[in-house]
Amino acid sequence: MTLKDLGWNDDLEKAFAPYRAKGWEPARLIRESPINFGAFLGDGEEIDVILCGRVWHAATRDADLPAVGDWVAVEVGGENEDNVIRATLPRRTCFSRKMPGKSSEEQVIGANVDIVAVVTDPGSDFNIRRMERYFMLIGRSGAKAVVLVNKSDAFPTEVCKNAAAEIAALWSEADVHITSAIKGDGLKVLKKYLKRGVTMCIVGSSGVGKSTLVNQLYGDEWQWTSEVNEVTGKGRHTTTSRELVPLDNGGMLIDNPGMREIQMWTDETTLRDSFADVEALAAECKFRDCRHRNDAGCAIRAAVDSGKLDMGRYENFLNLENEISALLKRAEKRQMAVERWAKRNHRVKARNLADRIQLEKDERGEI
Ligand SMILES: Nc1nc2c(ncn2[C@@H]2O[C@H](COP(=O)(O)OP(=O)(O)OP(=O)(O)O)[C@@H](O)[C@H]2O)c(=O)[nH]1
Ligand SMILES: [Zn+2]
Repeated sequence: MTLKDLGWNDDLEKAFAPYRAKGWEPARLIRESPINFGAFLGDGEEIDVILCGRVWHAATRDADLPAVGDWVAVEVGGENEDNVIRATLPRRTCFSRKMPGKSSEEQVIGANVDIVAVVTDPGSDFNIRRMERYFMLIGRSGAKAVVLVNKSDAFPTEVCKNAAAEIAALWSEADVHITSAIKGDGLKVLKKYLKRGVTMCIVGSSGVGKSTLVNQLYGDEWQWTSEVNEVTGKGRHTTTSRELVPLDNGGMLIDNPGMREIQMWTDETTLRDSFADVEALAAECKFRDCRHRNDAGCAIRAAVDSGKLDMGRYENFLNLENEISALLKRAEKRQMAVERWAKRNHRVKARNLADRIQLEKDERGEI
């Protein structure tokens, strides 16, 4: 493996010049663990690296801290010495989401992701609002969106074509393909994108065929499954703890609990958004804590009574919070794994004692 196989390019080389002069080496982060990061050096050697206080301190937000997929400058230690991240290189793209729960903190799921492949099907999973959510996230990240309308073998051609056309009309920059993973043409499509140095991640609802595709990409060596291990927060396929996996025939996949949880999050937002008009009515209720049942001055009830709001839709709205909590409960295992992952990542950043001491000195303005 070479730096180019990992995605190194001229821009990175240019940005790295001052660090090369100091004798540091470029490395790409492939995992975060409770005590350190894992990284690939240019020759493919896998090393453990720790963060220096200065890099930590320079980050004003969590999202600026090194994350899987980032390129960093490492001072490779001698015997018994740590390998230390001395600097991070600018990100080309950054795939991120809000932290689970109410926090507004941004969480980086993968840095320098070139392609986000969204898998859906033309049947029960097809939801244009959810697709819009994915496109919003991908657009913000700077990555290219590739959509697979999968399971084409199980649906009439017309249905597949209509679904693909509707998705393509949402965002002209997205490539939309009709595929059947079990017939093998999904793999063919993904391989076309997975050129040397390209980093991809695959997202989509449960049951659309992601594992089928990823297992085909990995070949026999790996078995990818989205069932998350309670202890490690990883899928069972992880015989190692890598979150960035180089593929035999070129390209890399990033997969971690944050990536898998995107689906749940977009579903919750999709659900809420589908009631935006009812929410708007709620602003006109007489009391701010209106429960929209038999409360006096309720604008929503008034809309139902006057026939402006459909009774069934009103009932669904009242049930929205229940539905969302059911959604979260169904995905509780995943959610727990993701939160553990987020906490673990946070620990990485403050774990090293020397770094914490340096950081405190920095904060006091000492040198
Ligand atoms: N007919 C048909 N079925 C498919 C295709 N791709 C996957 N499946 C089936 O759909 C089911 C779900 O596929 P998975 O690959 O496990 O889906 P997933 O997206 O990984 O789902 P989670 O593991 O729940 O996240 C399996 O029974 C697959 O065999 C396809 O192209 N056509
Ligand atoms: Zn009300």
